[in-house]
Amino acid sequence: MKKIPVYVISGFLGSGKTTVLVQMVESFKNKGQQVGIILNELGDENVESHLFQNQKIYELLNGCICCTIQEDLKQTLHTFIEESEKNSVDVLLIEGTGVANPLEIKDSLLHPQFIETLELKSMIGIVDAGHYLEYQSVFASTREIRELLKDQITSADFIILNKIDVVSQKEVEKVSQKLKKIVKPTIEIVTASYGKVSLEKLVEQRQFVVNLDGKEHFEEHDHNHNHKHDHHHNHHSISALKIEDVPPIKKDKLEKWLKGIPNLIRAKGMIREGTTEVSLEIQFAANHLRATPLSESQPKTVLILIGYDLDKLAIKELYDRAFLENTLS
Ligand SMILES: Nc1nc2c(ncn2[C@@H]2O[C@H](COP(=O)(O)OP(=O)(O)OP(=O)(O)O)[C@@H](O)[C@H]2O)c(=O)[nH]1
Repeated sequence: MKKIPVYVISGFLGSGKTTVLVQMVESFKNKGQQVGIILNELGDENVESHLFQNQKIYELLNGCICCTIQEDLKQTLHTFIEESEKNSVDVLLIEGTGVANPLEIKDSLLHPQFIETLELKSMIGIVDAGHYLEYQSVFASTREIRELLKDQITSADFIILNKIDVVSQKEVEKVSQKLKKIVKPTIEIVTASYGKVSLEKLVEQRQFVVNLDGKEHFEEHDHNHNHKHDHHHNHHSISALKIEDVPPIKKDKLEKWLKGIPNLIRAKGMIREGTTEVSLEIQFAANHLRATPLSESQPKTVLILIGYDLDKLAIKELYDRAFLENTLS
């Protein structure tokens, strides 16, 4: 039986994983290939599913594939495999949460129960060029975040240094040099804006199985056979908070509110700016808010906030002040 090729997309919160995923899906579709997608979200709701209309999506919500729902991932892979026979899926794309340790995803994929059906081709790691240095700084981030970033980078077979449009060439160079110091010399690093990388590069096979002594071994890129034992659960203080029924609010005011939340790294959701029926998709990453009108009005409004040591009470107080008093003024 022909194995289904699998690509894993990893990277820190807001680095551009979904942006790359959407492009990969489009490219495969243009080649007439059927794509299966597994999405993992930290909150209990995926606010980006409208990006993948007409695609078969399997969602793993409320966690991080990495630890709490690794069993769910295996379950999802089973369901995917069962259904793929009738859906004739050609390729599977998996996007982890921004705080997932991709080695845990790899671990599930390489489990004997899937090895005959799925073929892990490449672990694609995405790095935010605009924020890498800040996340590495002992002053501006936490040890957990630095360790997580390192795990994400060192487990990638191919690295996209994304968001180069927001930094100088000099900074891109600096980040590149830093990355080269922690990855193997064979790992290719490409720079990109909005994840624009050719499909050829993205789909290149970078994981290899060779048959030695009748057993399967992973060569070259499986540089951490013991990762199960030294995996630190190093993202415990990163959590997601969901707010539903968000009253209409102006974009500027929302941005100001988000910027004022201590330790917030990422936010996304759907809101209404005014009393119109137009829904806006909200993306807050790198301290910058983007609001995109959606073609179809969504019945609900929701905000997902992701950060470390988020103080619910303080956020509630700020929320009440920003949203409930003079909301549209
Ligand atoms: N300026 C700039 N913005 C980008 C680039 N790539 C992505 N973005 C924007 O950054 C925000 C986050 O991008 P996503 O692709 O959703 O990031 P992600 O890694 O999937 O985010 P999480 O899943 O929440 O961790 C969105 O508003 C994107 O449009 C880029 O190269 N340059």
